[in-house]
Amino acid sequence: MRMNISILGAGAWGTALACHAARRHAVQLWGRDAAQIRTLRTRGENTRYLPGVALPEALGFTTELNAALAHVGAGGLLVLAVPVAGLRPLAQALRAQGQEAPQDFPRHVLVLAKGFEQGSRLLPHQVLEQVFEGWARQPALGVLSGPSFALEVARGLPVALTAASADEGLIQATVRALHGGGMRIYASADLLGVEVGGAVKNVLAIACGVSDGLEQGHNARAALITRGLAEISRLGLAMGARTETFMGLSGLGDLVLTCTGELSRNRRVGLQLAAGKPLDRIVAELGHVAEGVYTAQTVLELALAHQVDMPITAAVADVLGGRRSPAEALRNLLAREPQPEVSPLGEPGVQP
Ligand SMILES: NC(=O)C1=CN([C@@H]2O[C@H](COP(=O)(O)OP(=O)(O)OC[C@H]3O[C@@H](n4cnc5c(N)ncnc54)[C@H](O)[C@@H]3O)[C@@H](O)[C@H]2O)C=CC1
Ligand SMILES: O=C(CO)COP(=O)(O)O
Repeated sequence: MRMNISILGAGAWGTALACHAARRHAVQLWGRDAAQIRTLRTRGENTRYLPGVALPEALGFTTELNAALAHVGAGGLLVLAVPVAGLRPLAQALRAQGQEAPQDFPRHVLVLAKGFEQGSRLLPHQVLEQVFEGWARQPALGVLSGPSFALEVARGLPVALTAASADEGLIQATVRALHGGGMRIYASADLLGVEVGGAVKNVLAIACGVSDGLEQGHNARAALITRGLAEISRLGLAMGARTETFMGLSGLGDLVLTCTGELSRNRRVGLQLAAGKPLDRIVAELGHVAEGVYTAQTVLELALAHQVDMPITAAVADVLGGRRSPAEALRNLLAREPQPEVSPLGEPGVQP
């Protein structure tokens, strides 16, 4: 059944998902930059964020939030595709717009951002809960996460994702909107676990980039991925997530993709740090958000607050904060005391 969908955020991921959804639904892509949206409309291509991909002719564009909201109405799907840092201001603007006709505000809001908000240390859905708290028309919230490079999705290549929400109606709306045409949507009720996996894997992808940039070999990369998964799981468990979530698409799946895939922006940051480039130059030249850069320190703070050991995350935070060189951080990791291979997922070789 055809749906009305608005995607807010015309970066790589918002544009890619809009390309996918517009093959079957009426989709509006909203961006805050009028000049950029004009280019999308006239050139039929997102030259800044997703070059080389022809946008579907049926895709609509707007810079007006109220138009994007009106397109969705109460019964469609509203998708937030801005980075974590942009979520709070966007949600506040949505709430302000929604005051005018609360009964028409979208019932289902799906978030795509992966990271923790700096300062508040909140996950994306928690930021939204805070903004919409006390409002008569609180929407049901969900997240979409998993291994998904925007460029591959835009080209229609196969992809499997996890939609997580406590609201069954939201999951059904997401499946209806996105499942099919090469995209598989798996449902999960563990919103927190799905978001923790998506946030922390970006930090670990920076670690893998550093290791590969320093030519430490495939063994080192596999070790970082495996011990990284243990770090994600330990933190998630301490925060109230379910351990099995981390073995799924939004945990192991996205971790492997981002730590090994050449398209990863976070991994690219690590490679360039290893080459000795200063972080501010890397970020300026990247042209896209690399959420791990902004989330690493917050993950470390959460690890301390929950008393969980996250040595790889600490090493990445040290390098990003300029406290250690990449080579020194790696030496420190290797020099740690020997320990049993304990993970919250169970000890290898030991019956749980
Ligand atoms: N690119 C990818 O393959 C995937 C990205 N993600 C996540 O999706 C989120 C967005 O990523 P991308 O689209 O790739 O980033 P991007 O860097 O390609 O584009 C970011 C977009 O957000 C806009 N933006 C930034 N701050 C904003 C604000 N305050 N208000 C409104 N718009 C704002 C920018 O103008 C730009 O259009 C990130 O959290 C990322 O981790 C998730 C899955 C896949
Ligand atoms: O989240 C992603 C793939 O699932 C994108 O990763 P990067 O932000 O590192 O490119």
